[in-house]
Amino acid sequence: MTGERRGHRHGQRGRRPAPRKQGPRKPPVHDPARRAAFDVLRAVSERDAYANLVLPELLRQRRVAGRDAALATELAYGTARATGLLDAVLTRCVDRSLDTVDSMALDALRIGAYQLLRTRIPRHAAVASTVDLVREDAGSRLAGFVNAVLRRVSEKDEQQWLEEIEADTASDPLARLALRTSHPRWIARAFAEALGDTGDELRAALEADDARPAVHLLAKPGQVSADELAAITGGDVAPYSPYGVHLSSGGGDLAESEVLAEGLAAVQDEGSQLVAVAATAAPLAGGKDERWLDLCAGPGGKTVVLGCLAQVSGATVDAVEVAEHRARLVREATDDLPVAVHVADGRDPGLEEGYDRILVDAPCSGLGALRRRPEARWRKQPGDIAELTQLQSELLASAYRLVRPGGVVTYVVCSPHLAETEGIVAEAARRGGAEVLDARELFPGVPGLGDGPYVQLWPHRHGTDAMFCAVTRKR
Ligand SMILES: C[S@@+](CC[C@H](N)C(=O)[O-])C[C@H]1O[C@@H](n2cnc3c(N)ncnc32)[C@H](O)[C@@H]1O
Repeated sequence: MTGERRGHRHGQRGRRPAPRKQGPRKPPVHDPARRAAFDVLRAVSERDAYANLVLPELLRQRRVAGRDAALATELAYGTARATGLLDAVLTRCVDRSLDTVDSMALDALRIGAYQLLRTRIPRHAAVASTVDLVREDAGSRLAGFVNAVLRRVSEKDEQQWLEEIEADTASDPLARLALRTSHPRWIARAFAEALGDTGDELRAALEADDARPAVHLLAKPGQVSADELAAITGGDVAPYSPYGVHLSSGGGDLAESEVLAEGLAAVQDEGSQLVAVAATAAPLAGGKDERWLDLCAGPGGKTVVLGCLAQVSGATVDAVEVAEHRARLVREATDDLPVAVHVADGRDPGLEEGYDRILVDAPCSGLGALRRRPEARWRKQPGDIAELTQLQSELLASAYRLVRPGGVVTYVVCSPHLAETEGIVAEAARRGGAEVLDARELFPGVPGLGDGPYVQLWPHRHGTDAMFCAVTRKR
């Protein structure tokens, strides 16, 4: 291709006056894939947007489909995930701190470097097409800078760069593994501590965490069976969740899927299904089983599972969510189910005590779902955890005030970080007058659950998000 032709076009563009810098930008038609990927990265940098929300919307609006959509996805998500490696390379190619580089130029350098190091796109095409993007948005001066830096990046391949960077971290195998699997070191360490392993299993966990996840569907209990849903969607019945279906080919255009539109199914990770089902199946000690509480409900994924199962068994669900807009999502997701939604702080929701079951799906770092948010790993900070653990403990304490003796409280976070998991539960249960049950018994047929009593799911073991689940019962 393309390398030659692009170079020619690029040369022509260079003689044009610099385009405007402000106002709504018309997407250029000559390279819709790279334009879309670059605009996604800009939205992430400028507006703290989520790449996985911005990209599909942008592809739809601009009618980018087929191979262009696939390339845009690869470049946007790949670049966002690999930011750590890309910045380590760029640091060696820019003669000043990356912090001082214009934010647009830095995004362009990243997407250019990604193409050079991680794709088979010819070197000239990778550089020229990136320079084109910068010229369109910011004119020739910045384009010249990006061109010069990318030429330096292109002098070595990924392996050679890795060896050079690793020479500086020779005595830190964890840093090297983190670099190769596109994780910040502190997150790799948190995984290692949760797994009790710094070798092959940690590598497998980090690699699985760096791969794009398959789409999982929930066949809403009582409305459609997993077998039926698999037949309708062409997917496979999930290995562990009785209500799960895995879509093989990335899910097709789910927005147009009739089963979703009709409300028979929802997109939901199999791990989320498993923990929600566990919350409804945990053994009570005596008494009725008819008042359930979902203390952190928004946007309502697990509330739907609770609501469907409550409908089947004759129970009702109170769903508490502190954020109004997220409470609205819960309402929309559960409007035909026996669910009452309350906008309130779960630490003191003002509801009558005596619940039989409570699910505390607490706000958390989300380290267990990094696969879904390509840029998230580079945004999170170790300091985020301490703030969250305080809130998690307070929400659990509230649940123990609201549950009846013999009732169960199931604590869930989408994170394997020990401070948010084991570090919370034992102490909160002791203070709340609850015993810790063996949660593994509520995950029948699921292998690799360790020694209990808690359950930690993992992408590399179970193909799910890294959900943590603890089941406790008030004495
Ligand atoms: C991990 S999410 C819950 C996910 C949800 N259970 C689902 O499956 O879709 C945690 C939720 O707790 C909410 N939250 C945060 N602080 C809260 C509080 N003090 N009381 C109640 N909800 C809170 C957040 O707004 C967020 O929607």
